Amino acid sequence: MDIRYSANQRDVKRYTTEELRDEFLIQDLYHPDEVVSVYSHVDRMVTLGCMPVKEHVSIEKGIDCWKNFGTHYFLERREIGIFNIGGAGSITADGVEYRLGYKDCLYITKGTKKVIFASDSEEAPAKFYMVSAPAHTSYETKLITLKDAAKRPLGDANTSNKRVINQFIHPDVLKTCQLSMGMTALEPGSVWNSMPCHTHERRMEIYMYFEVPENQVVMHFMGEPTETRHIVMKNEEAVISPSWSIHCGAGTSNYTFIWAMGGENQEFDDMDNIAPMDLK
Ligand SMILES: O=C[C@H](O)[C@@H](O)CC(=O)C(=O)O
Ligand SMILES: [Zn+2]
Repeated sequence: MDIRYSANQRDVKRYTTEELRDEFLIQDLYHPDEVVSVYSHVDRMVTLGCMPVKEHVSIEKGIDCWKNFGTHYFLERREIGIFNIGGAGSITADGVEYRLGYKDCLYITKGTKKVIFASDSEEAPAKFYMVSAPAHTSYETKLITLKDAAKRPLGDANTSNKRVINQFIHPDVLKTCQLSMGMTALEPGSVWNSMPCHTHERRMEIYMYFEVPENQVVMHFMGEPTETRHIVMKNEEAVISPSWSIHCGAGTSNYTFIWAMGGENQEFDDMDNIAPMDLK
């Protein structure tokens, strides 16, 4: 498992491009019939990708649970949110099958012993994008579709940030221990996400950009508000944002992204907003 030990804001000021990317950027999430996982010591969040093609793939494939988590199975002391960003597929959680189309989301509760991924067709495999957080109790495993998500339209075409925040794993939709997740879609012609930007000292966040058209990129911004840095990101790459860091981006086209948060609280609006003029 790729393990990232957390970096602090003082040292990050001196990071080269390569060091920034090694620390925060997550690439190559999808290999046929494999589970790719990155363990971050920032709030102990695990980011995973799985693209089942020919096989029914267990979430534990290639993961030594005892070595990495000191538990007997992946979700013994964890919860997980899973989005499908590929073709139609299924997730079987302790014998119950959930069917996930494009942009459907499944929350699986702590205590679920067996999680199996499968695609409906080899030609258009499902691509599961997942974030898992430590959990202390069990809630309900639940399938959430885009229409079930709480909608928050935001921004304006004049500031190139017209977008809809879809809150899937959110206290208004279902109960979880600490995980919140959602999907933000930029309108054509809008390129800026989370601008005006913010930090939230009480929570960390992970962004995964997708629907980035071919040959286009997203310039993702991070760092303390007065020490910003950027990471050039390609389609289906993720980035870890520690609590002290802003997280926003400007694409060379519009795009969609999935965000995941964990930490002290689940108050979505508990943000420290930063005016553009105060950034450096
Ligand atoms: O804390 C909240 C997260 O950063 C995202 O939900 C913000 C976002 O999707 C956006 O403004 O476009
Ligand atoms: Zn945020």
